Amino acid sequence: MDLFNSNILPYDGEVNYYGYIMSNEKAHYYFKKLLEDIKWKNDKAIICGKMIITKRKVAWYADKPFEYTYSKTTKKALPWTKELLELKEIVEKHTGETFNSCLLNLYYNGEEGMAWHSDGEKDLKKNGAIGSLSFGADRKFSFKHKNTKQSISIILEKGSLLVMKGETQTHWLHRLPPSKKIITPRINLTFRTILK
Ligand SMILES: O=C(O)CCC(=O)C(=O)O
Ligand SMILES: [Fe+2]
Repeated sequence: MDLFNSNILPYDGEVNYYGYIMSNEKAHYYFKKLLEDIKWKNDKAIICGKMIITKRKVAWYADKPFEYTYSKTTKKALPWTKELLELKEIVEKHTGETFNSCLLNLYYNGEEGMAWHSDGEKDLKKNGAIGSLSFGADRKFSFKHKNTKQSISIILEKGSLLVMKGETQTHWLHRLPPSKKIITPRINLTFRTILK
């Protein structure tokens, strides 16, 4: 477990940014492997009562073929790949937490992002840690407190790990803002614990 990381949130939750936890070469290797091997699909979401197909691609892997409801659509998990299991182990070692599932996002360029939300779905373990690994383009990531509206942003670098835990999802929203300057893809993996 790492001793040197501190909470980037001022109150009401805990978010630790570890920075890069693997070499550039390793991060590049995993980026290519994930791009090729993961069964990427366009995401369906229900937003303001309308079914939309996102440009962003997603995939969902887990210990068992869990069903998981996200943005009001239900998906069934695929079995772990070799690389995902390696990455899960790396994240578990760094955080001292365990995870049984992973949601993956592929953003083709900076026009694609993710709107304000919190990861508080009922299938998720309450206050469970979420370990977020990033590959490819460096992107800004922001938090906004639900009541005070205070916001905090950081850059998620390739090969980096961010962990959200405690009451973070209850009190804070997060998003991946779009950016016209980003013209290369990014892959993000969020390791989670699903109850079932
Ligand atoms: O791409 C990211 O860094 C964030 C993804 C995210 O917030 C999510 O999948 O819930
Ligand atoms: Fe999220």
